[in-house]
Amino acid sequence: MSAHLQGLQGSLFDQTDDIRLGPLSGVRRTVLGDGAWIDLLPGWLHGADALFEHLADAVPWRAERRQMYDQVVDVPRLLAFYGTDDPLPHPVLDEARDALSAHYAAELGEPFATAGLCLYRDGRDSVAWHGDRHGRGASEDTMVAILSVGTPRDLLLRPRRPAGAAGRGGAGRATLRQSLGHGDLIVMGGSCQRTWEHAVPKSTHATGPRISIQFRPQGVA
Ligand SMILES: O=C(O)CCC(=O)C(=O)O
Ligand SMILES: [Fe+2]
Repeated sequence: MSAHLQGLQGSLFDQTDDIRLGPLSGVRRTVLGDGAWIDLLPGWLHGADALFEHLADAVPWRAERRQMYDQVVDVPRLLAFYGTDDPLPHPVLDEARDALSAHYAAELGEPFATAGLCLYRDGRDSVAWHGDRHGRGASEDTMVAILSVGTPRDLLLRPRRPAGAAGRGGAGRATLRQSLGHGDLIVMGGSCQRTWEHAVPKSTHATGPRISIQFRPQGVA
């Protein structure tokens, strides 16, 4: 190999090496009400574009189909799931999970265990209004920590409509809109999964792809 090529490989390697997390001390909390809160840390991960490229290639993305009323429809995003003992697709994600577990240990009382990944290929991909209520989040306070890489997309949050109430969610209270990409961290905590709901709406603007990495405690889904 020529010295020139070696030099080039060296610099590419440095770029990959420079995927790293900043300190979590800069996290800022917003209390939403009804026992729910969000923590935000823009740009927690440095080298987010390099991690995006790695995950886009290395993760075994699945297209899913779901029953919707009397039809089977495509889920409008690609998915991957890593259980407690599954090796994560990049070592920085192990670091992220461990750093989050340490930072929130006292408040959460258990570690973050699983990682769900979503790939939003473009503005047509989305996730509809929901809370992460398939598991314990339906009945207990918990946390879902989301690291975003790639092109920012808006995550919307609104209070959940009380059971039986008619009309749109939130009883007229404002919807929160948070742009997330390029290494940003959001943590939804407290009662957020049962008293609030969140969504990533479709975008009519031309938008590049985004990957969301969601860390959850065991049994939260
Ligand atoms: O893309 C995101 O950050 C949100 C994903 C989400 O809400 C979910 O998978 O439960
Ligand atoms: Fe969710």
